[in-house]
Parts: sequence; structure tokens; C-alpha cells
Amino acid sequence: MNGKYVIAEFNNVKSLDKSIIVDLKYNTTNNFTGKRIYNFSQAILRTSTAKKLAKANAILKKQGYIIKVWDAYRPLSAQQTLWNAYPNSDYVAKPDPKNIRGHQLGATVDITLCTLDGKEVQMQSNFDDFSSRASRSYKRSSVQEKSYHIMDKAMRQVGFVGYSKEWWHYSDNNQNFKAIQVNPANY
Ligand SMILES: C[C@@H](N)C(=O)N[C@H](C)C(=O)O
Ligand SMILES: [Zn+2]
Repeated sequence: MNGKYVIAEFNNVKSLDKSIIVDLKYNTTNNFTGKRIYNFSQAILRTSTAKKLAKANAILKKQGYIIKVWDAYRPLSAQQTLWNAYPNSDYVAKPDPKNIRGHQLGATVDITLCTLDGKEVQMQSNFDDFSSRASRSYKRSSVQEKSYHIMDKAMRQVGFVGYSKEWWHYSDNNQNFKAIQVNPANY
């Protein structure tokens, strides 16, 4: 990324709560494309969205859990690469420069839950399992149901809305942000 990217009203989630675990899957080849999609390791979000995530993490910590972030702000170019790899709007939002939203706005985050020692809890599917297994209405086992509800309740409590087809995908209920391309490495 180059000079057209500017610092704006974004925050690195770890600067608000360093206990949040960040493991950006698209900064690795361990994602559904098998390719590295971008080259930064910072999870950044709109400042007010990041504050909500930190609040959810504080709620979860009292219950013995920590949030792990798999993806946060996603540049438009990255969204295009994901769309090219899997052009199915049920599972990947089709990028539209005239209608920037969700990850590309920095107001959406992909997460899972870990225990306080950093181990992922059992969820109903892997990240980016683009099948009915990922659906919020999937019939979960009792262990999966417990983890899902603990995470979902905390996220809803602070103002996130879960996407029906992907249990890991949460959008801030405020998406009223001016679209801007930034370089997460600057945060
Ligand atoms: C690609 C997947 N992790 C995801 O975030 N999907 C939604 C629909 C999106 O692309 O915004
Ligand atoms: Zn997502």
C-alpha cells in the first residue's frame, strides 16, 4: 500500500485492550483461498466499533473467555481478491466502491472465543466454512451451543449484529462512517 492511504478515525483493537488475541487469517495462507490476501498484522476498526469490541471482551473475560480476531478492517482490494476466489454473495460480500460497507468500512469483525489461556473453544465450524454448518440456525452440540451463546450475548449486548449465515461475522449496529482506505500497518 502507498501514499494514498491516510490515518483516520481508526484504532488498533490491541491499543484498547491488549488481551484481545489477533490472528488475521488473510495475512497467512491458512484461509479458504490458500493465498496470503494482505500483508499487515494489525486488527483495526473504527474507533467506536473498536471500543464496543473491547467492552465485549471485558464482559467475556469476567466469564473466563477472550475474543480472538480473525479479520477486522479489510481493504477494498482484499475484498476483491476474496470475491474473485469465491463469488458467492451468501459468504463473501461483492465489493462495490460506491457502496463500501462492513469489513471495508472498518465496522465489522470476524471473531471466535478462547479460554483465558488462549485456547480456542469448540465452535460449530471452522472459520470460513462456507456451508450450512456456519449458519446461526445450525443445530449445534451442547458444547458448541454454550460457546456460541456466551459470545453472541456479549456481542449483542454492546451493539453488534451477527450475520445469519456466518457465526463469526459481527457488524457494528452503527455503520454510519465515511468510507476511507487506510493502511493498518500505520496503527
Ligand atoms: C469472507 C468472510 N470471512 C466474510 O467476512 N464474509 C462476509 C459476507 C463479507 O465478505 O463481508
Ligand atoms: Zn466477516
